[in-house]
Amino acid sequence: MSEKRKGYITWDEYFMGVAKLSAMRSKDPSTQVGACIVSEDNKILSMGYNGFPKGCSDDEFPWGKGDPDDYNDKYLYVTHSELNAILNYRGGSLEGSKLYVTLFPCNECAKAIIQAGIRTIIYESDKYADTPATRASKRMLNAAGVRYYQYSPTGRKIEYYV
Ligand SMILES: O=c1ccn([C@H]2C[C@H](O)[C@@H](COP(=O)(O)O)O2)c(=O)[nH]1
Ligand SMILES: [Zn+2]
Repeated sequence: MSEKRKGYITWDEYFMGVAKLSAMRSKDPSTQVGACIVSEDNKILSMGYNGFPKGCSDDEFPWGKGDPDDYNDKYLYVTHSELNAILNYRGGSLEGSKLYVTLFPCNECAKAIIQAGIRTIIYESDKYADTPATRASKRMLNAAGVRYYQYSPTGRKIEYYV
C-alpha cells in the first residue's frame, strides 16, 4: 500500500475535539465549556474548562444560578474556560495563536484573549449571541482585529479502534 490513508480528521476537527474533551471535565450542571489554544503551526499550547479556582471545592462552592443572593451564585466564582486555558499556559507568549472553544467567548474572556495576543477564535455554539456580554465581546474582538469563525462539523463520528 503506497498511498496515504483517507478519512483522517481535519485540524479543526482535531482541536475542537480536544476542546470538547476538555469541556467534559467541567462540573457545571448547566453549560460545560472547553478551550484549546493552538500555535500558528498547529501545536497544542494549552487547554482549559470552566470551573472554580484552585482551593475552591467543587463540592462546597455553589453551582446554582438565579439565587436572590448573588453570593450564592456560580457566576461570582467560576473561572471561564478561555481564561483557564490562557492562565494554564506556561510557555511564554500566546501571540498569534488560535483558540478553539465550544462556546463563543464572553466580554471578559474577549478582553483576556485580545490582551494575550490570540488572533483567531474558532467556536462551536453561539447560544448567547443576543446577550450584552456576547455583543460586547464581538464589538471588542472586531475593534482589535481578532478573527472568528464558527466551526462547521463534518458530520463524521470520531471513533478510534486499534
Ligand atoms: O466565555 C465564557 C462564558 C461562559 N463560560 C462558562 C461560565 C459558566 O460556567 C457557564 C455558563 O453557564 P450558564 O448557566 O449557561 O449561564 O459557561 C465560559 O467558560 N466562557
Ligand atoms: Zn468568558
